[in-house]
Amino acid sequence: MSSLSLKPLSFSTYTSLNPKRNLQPHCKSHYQTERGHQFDVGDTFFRSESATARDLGVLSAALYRKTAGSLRVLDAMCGCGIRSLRYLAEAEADFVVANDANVDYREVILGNLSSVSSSSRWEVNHLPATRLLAECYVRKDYFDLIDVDSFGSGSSYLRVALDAVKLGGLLYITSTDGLSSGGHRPQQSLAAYGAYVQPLPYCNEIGLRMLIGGAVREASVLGYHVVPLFSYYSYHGPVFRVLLQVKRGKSPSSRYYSFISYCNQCGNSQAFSWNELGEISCPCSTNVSRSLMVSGPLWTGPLHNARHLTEMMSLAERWGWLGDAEGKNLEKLLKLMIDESDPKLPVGYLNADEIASRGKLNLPPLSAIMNSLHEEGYAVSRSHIASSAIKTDCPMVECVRIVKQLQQPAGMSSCH
Ligand SMILES: C[S@@+](CC[C@H](N)C(=O)[O-])C[C@H]1O[C@@H](n2cnc3c(N)ncnc32)[C@H](O)[C@@H]1O
Repeated sequence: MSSLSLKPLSFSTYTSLNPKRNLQPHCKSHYQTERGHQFDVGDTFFRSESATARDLGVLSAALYRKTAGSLRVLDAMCGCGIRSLRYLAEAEADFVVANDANVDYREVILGNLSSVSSSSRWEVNHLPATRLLAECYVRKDYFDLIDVDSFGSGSSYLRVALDAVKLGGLLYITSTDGLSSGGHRPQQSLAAYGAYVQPLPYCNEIGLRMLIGGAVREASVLGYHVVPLFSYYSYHGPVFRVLLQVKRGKSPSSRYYSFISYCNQCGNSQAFSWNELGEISCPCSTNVSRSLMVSGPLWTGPLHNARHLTEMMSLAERWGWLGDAEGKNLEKLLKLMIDESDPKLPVGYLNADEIASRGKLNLPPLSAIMNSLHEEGYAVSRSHIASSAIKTDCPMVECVRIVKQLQQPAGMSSCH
């Protein structure tokens, strides 16, 4: 691999420059531990709340390496280098480029990476991510996994990252742009992701779908298509993250890059293809000019690949990650994501509050509602995004009817 503008220091040069410091070459050291690795965060930007997102990335990277036989990673916004460290130590990456625009982070990153691996397996750079990715593309220096853990919208990195990732490779992209995903800034979401998004009760799922949709659009320009292996929303931030696999050729269908309508009148949501745009209406007879809100285009396909998530779960178990309290949370998250992958489940979720207020009801436990929906033949799961919501193909009106029935004493039929 040809080197970038800033040459990495070898470990011997590094330790000779800092003879007494070993892992603490800069003035302020703040040690953290994650998955058994002790590392220094110094004065870099670091959030321990993002550990789960790092777990998910590392599991996917390790699975990729097992299948592909090798793994080259570009950690485009590495902060203290914790992801690079974990890709090296846990996913057994063959080579990692750790990059952060902030050159003041250099010593912290060097110290952390030196603690887990010989410097022949990594290098550290301090370029703006877009420039680094563009340089990699120009040199035809492609990566198996590109991780872009950005602040704000991740959309400006999509094109260059897609250019620099290998076909079949992975792109792990982040957005912390909660306001435009929430539908409160439709012009901003249009500019960033090409999606006009209006406020919806399941706005955080929309944030993920908008990010995937943006990648679908950019990949299509380059003649590729992308599919999400998992999509992860975390309320710490909030942060939207998706791990995409980049595939050869344009997508054979635009079925999953389409529109969503939400009816304020009855609470029903529907996905519409491009061909159906002229006929958008709601089963409650509301037409588009009144209270039907249309958003898109965005990703309306599955948020995750169930097989990939199941393999991630097995690997986490083999690595002994699922035993402790932290592990229980990861296990719960992966299980929820697997349930959400049911292809029968549509876009969005029904919030418990909305069911209660539309039906003027005190809600029974969600588990009881889910059982009833299941008995009536509907697909149903919890959502990893909202703890008091259910994902189901049951329309809101029907769900309210089922919950009302559930509340009636046995033997009484509903009176309309
Ligand atoms: C969210 S933090 C990364 C945290 C890190 N990935 C982790 O898991 O702890 C974003 C990092 O990107 C760096 N950064 C901001 N803009 C950048 C740019 N245009 N190019 C490269 N790095 C950038 C910041 O210095 C910051 O360390």
